[in-house]
Amino acid sequence: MKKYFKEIRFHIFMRVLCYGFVTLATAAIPALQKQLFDLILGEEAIIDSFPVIIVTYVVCLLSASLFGYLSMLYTWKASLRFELSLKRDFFKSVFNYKYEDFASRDIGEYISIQGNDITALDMDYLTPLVDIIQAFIQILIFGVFLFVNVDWRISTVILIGSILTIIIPKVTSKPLADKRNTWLNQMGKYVSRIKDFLEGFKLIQSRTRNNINKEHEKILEETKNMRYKYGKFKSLTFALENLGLNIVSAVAFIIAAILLLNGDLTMGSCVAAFGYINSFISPINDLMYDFNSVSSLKKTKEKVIAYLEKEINQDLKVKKKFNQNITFENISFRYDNFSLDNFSYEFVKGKKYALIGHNGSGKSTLINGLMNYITPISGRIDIDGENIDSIDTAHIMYCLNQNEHIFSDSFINNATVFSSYQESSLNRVTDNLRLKIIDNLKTQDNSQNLSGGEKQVLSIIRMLTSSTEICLMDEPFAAVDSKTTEILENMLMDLQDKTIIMVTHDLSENLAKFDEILLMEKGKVIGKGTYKEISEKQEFKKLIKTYLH
Ligand SMILES: Nc1ncnc2c1ncn2[C@@H]1O[C@H](COP(=O)(O)OP(=O)(O)OP(=O)(O)O)[C@@H](O)[C@H]1O
Repeated sequence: MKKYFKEIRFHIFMRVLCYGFVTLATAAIPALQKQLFDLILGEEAIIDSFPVIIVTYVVCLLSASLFGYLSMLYTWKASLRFELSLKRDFFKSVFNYKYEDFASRDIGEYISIQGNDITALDMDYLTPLVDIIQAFIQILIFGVFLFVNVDWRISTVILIGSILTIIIPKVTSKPLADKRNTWLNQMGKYVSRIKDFLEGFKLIQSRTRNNINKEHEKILEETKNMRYKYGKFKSLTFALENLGLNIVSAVAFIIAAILLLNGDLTMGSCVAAFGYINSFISPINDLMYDFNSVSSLKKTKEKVIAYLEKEINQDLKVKKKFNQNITFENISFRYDNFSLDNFSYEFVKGKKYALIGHNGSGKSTLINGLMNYITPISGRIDIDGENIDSIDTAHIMYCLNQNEHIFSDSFINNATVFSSYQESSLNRVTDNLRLKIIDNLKTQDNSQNLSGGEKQVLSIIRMLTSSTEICLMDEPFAAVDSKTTEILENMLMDLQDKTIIMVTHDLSENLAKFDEILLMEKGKVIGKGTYKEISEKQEFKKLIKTYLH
């Protein structure tokens, strides 16, 4: 967090400095009132001093307004910069996560941190933290003015009473922090749920609307309750702090009244005393609120820092050329209800591989393992003899997923991933393909509006534009019509330099285009070979049968 404070230290300094001037100007006002009253009620009214008092009074008020404005301006500048830096770094950091770490949390949580937690850190951590410095300066300035201008007995009561009330936030800060944290975590869950419902918008219709609404209301109510619990406790701490200070204020008021009655206090000192009681107590009130706010945000701060400082393996060697082979050596993956054990295989450069088998047999698991999206419990995967954990494969390997994401943007930004891949490469791909469908892809302003099949064609174009030598594809043609599939598949098979590993449910003679086919069942390879070899196996015949039924 230090880094973020460093970035805004000038703004914080200016803010505190300006506020110091505001405090000086405000602190001078009761002193001027005292002088005015004492002059009027004194034995010899010195008329010449009146204009000086009045001009100084007006100057003080104007200065307070001007520096108040400047202080606020710097508050905004500091806040915006702080929030911007945090949000920028948060995204940068998350974008560097390993997929497995990223996927361990719901997307709603990331959105909630960006939208709620970081904003809360700005409003309820940074601002109160600076307010604490400001309040100390105020207390110091008002304290000096109090002791100089007001009777020492009143000043002492105010000082001791105020110090005693500072104990209150010490007692309340921990439960307040817990309640706040529970509410912010619940907010993360709420955002995740909302995102889930909105993504499933097509499922919301007359028969389902009521029940989905009920589900929404359930979590909305839970979120409200947690926020209310936090708000209720916050109100209580606020009231307690206020009560403490009001008691101090009342005691000081009573002493001032007694001293005035006994003639131990001038009218001017009495007026100044009332002015300073409020001015001195107000920053103490702020101080208590700020202490509570800062400590209630401690856990949020730690949470955001944990996201920002997550260790990322940046020292991966960038591999730019694929030379020989991909080897799986006794690889095992395990989920709760699935395991893939001791898989060993060599995928050779330039060859085309098909992975076939029933749903849930482990085909995608193999691809995900090769992409390092999941970590095996044992074994190793190497590319050209280099372990995939130690290399950055983005230049040599691309994975086209089952539900490839299409950005809500143009064809060109989707195909080049915002100019990450060269436009010349895209042009080469589209020129070679000569598919009519491409004209339609190009005309859509928002590629998310494309049909399912069109999106898949766009995904294949994106993969080819990335120009990687290894192409992993998980059912790339599931929604593409047979004619377009044939054209694309033939084109892919003709790319001599590309190594292709494709998950497919197409068990037709199209499989003959592949050099090798791996037939999987329940996490095991139960057959492998050319189409000719595999089509004679009983297991393959059985698979075809089940597909036909
Ligand atoms: N993240 C996960 N957590 C728990 N189980 C998982 C996870 N990912 C996959 N599985 C399970 O592992 C098994 C293999 O899944 P995998 O996606 O590899 O199958 P597949 O052969 O590609 O299936 P399909 O043809 O339906 O795409 C499935 O039973 C699946 O439910």
